[in-house]
Amino acid sequence: MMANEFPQTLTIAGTDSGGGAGIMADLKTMQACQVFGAAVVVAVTAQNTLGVQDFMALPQKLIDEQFASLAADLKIRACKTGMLADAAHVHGVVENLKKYDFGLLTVDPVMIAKGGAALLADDAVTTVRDELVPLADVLTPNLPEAERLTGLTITDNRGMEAAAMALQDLGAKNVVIKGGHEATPDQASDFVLLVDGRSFWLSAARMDTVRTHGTGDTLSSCITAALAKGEDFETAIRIAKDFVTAAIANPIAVGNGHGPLNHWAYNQGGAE
Ligand SMILES: Nc1ncnc2c1ncn2[C@@H]1O[C@H](COP(=O)(O)OP(=O)(O)OP(=O)(O)O)[C@@H](O)[C@H]1O
Ligand SMILES: Cc1ncc(CO)c(N)n1
Repeated sequence: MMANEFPQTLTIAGTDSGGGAGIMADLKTMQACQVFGAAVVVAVTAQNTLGVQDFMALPQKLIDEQFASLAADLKIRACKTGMLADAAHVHGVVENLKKYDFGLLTVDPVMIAKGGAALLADDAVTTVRDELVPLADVLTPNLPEAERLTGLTITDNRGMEAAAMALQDLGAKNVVIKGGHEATPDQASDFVLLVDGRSFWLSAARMDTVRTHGTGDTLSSCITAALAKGEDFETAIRIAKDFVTAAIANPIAVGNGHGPLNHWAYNQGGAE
């Protein structure tokens, strides 16, 4: 029998019927990064580039069974979480992550979709902070998520650095604060604080585009894929920034709203 050694990754998140975010963006990214992608569906959304029309979280028993199926067969080297819907589902996912070994964990603490729809119940933020964040090998909040998790108000670069330190104090090992929502006109700058205390900024030219649906999902999935291939944390995060920058810079014409990214661009040499 062939060894079960091909790099395998897992996304634990919600689906996006529109194909641009959530599990769909995760699997497309993993495919492009040449790792095998598996998925535990926590919630199903009715969604397109215009917004989220509806969603429903699956019964916990069915989620538990998906985890058990994977644990019984696949050899997952790295996994990520995305949309987890509410406190009970966050808790259920945490229980499964403690029960099984799915390798290095990247937590994308998804709260609100680009169009404004809540993908995580308000009262679940404390469950994410207290139960999930301490398990994170890499935590990738955007600015509003970092503010909600820390209680800090972030108005400048110093604020992002302080939030990253506060998130490490909550138990996350490596922290990437995404500056996509920052009101700087020319740069999209993310702050990275590594587990060994080193830190650096990752900057790319800010592109004037509405085609940014699924940027966060793509970044965290690319980190997950690189970790599964054995890259160290710093390298994985740097690759992911380049991947997402290329994916934004080479748009594809899909939908009429916040369009999806181009998950082929990085491999086609499309830097900027
Ligand atoms: N207009 C842009 N031009 C260049 N880079 C961008 C742009 N918008 C976001 N980014 C980059 O994309 C990555 C994701 O950041 P962002 O803050 O948009 O995540 P997010 O809010 O979690 O995304 P989403 O909720 O759509 O998945 C970061 O590296 C960020 O700097
Ligand atoms: C299912 C899902 N997960 C995450 C996001 C955030 O990009 C979204 N819009 N939809």
